[in-house]
Amino acid sequence: MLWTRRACGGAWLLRAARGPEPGRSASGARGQGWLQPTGYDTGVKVYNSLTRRKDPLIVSRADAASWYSCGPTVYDHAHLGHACSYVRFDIIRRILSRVFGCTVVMVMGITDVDDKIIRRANEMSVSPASLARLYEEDFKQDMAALKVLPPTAYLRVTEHVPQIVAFIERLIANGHAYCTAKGNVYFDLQSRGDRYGKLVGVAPGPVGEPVDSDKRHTSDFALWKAAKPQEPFWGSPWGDGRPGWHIECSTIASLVFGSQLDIHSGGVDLAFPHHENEIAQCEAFHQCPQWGNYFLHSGHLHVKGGGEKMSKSLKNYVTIKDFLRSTSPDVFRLFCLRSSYRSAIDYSEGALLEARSLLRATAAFVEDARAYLRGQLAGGPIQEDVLWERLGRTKAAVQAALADDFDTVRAVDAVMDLVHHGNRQLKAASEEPRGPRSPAVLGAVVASVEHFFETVGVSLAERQCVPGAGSPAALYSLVEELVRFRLKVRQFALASGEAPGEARRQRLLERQPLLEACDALRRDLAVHGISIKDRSGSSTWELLDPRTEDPKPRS
Ligand SMILES: Nc1ncnc2c1ncn2[C@@H]1O[C@H](COP(=O)(O)OP(=O)(O)OP(=O)(O)O)[C@@H](O)[C@H]1O
Ligand SMILES: [Zn+2]
Repeated sequence: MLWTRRACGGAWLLRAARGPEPGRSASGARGQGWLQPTGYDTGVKVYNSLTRRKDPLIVSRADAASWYSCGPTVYDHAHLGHACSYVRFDIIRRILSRVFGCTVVMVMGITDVDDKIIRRANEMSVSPASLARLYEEDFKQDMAALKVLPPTAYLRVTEHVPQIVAFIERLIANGHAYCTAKGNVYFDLQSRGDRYGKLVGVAPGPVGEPVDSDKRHTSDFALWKAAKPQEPFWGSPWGDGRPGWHIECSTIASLVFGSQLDIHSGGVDLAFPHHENEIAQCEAFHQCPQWGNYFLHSGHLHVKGGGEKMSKSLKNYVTIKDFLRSTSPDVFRLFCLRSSYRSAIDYSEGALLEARSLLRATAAFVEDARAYLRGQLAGGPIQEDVLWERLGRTKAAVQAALADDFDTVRAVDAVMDLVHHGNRQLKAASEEPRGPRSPAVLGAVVASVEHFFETVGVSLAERQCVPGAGSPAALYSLVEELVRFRLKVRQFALASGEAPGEARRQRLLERQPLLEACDALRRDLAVHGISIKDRSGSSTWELLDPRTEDPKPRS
């Protein structure tokens, strides 16, 4: 059953409603009557939490897909769990725009007033506003350090309280909310009937509600909380108070995008009740059958062994800052890429080391292939046809994987296969260093590998430290001179083998200390991130970010 109709000012295709999932209550509205949007078909099939299946991702416009991302509650340093969620969605955003030609307008709400903020501010004897500003800035710095693209706009809750009040007023006017004698306002869940529960499918029960609550029904949730002593508050038609959590995101998203939203994202813990309630609020406010079209949820970062979500309250977290002291953002990103954004992942040293060595292997291949192109790496013929064919197959496999719910695991595997194959060819060629060379195909492989990593935000080139403004270019020339001098010394020492008989042995003995000094210099410079590679007839060097390198020194 498919027919078109107008809703919320746009054209929709109404799909036949699906029955309840086995083991799920039929009381909720989960997945029922999802309306497939019309617009720009990105070519991606995305797992939509609203339908629990992969749906074609169709956004309103290719040049302005609307995406609302729940932002952080800013009361402490962000940890790797947060990093994991935002990096994974950053990867998806980059893929959407760079592979599937879809420009994203992303808005992120910053929760800068909340119980946790107030509690922490009281503990630290600072104002909630200044604490929130401090950690908001801190969060932004962490995201920048992780190379997460900033949203098109951040919107703070505290700067949109009048709009939140207006939103609540309309909900009351539409018969979906009520004010109590205590000055609280609640969303009236009963007013939604069986339309509540699109995401999770089960209406919330009375568990854990305080007996002295002034709600009509235990499942109703707060839109406006009456002011308590020592807490920040704003004036409203219902008295002084502050907004509830869910209403913030509904208001901010609606302010920017109106009654239709293409994509909504957050960690899986936000699906219920947060996103479920956002949907109820927005659809009641806009009086439309479907506000958000696609809900994307990222899996949690767990602490290995315990199976627990990394979280501040469980005190089992590693802050982003601490982590980045010893590991590069590229390694972390590759760690994220090697699992589906939807699945839970364990934070473990082993998995990070694997990501680190894959990155290192890729970079080493790119380096060697470049040296081959420059003629610094001896190499004979390459099986060009095989490599061209592999390259074409890899590109197609990457595209297909990314179109299948952003399957980065398959895409990375395909690229790594190409790297391994390219490496094997390079090695085989260097064992037989005569004959025609094949720089074009190896150049194409390098460009393609670099392009893939660049697309998903892993920059192989940034392993190389770019000199900062204060770092004199002369330092580079100096290292260049030093490496050239070392090469001369090394070649002089090695040339001793050409002398005849006893004289040769004598010379070798005499010059051995020179070779040792060259090796020692290579090791010593490695400590400073300067990596020298001795190749036949030449030496190359690069300045590496030590956080990407193996923790144990390479020989
Ligand atoms: N361990 C984790 N793994 C993946 N995502 C996480 C994890 N912890 C939080 N997130 C996600 O980070 C985003 C911001 O979360 P928020 O600021 O609400 O933190 P939080 O859930 O209160 O963190 P905590 O549980 O540590 O207090 C949300 O999308 C949330 O789902
Ligand atoms: Zn939210």
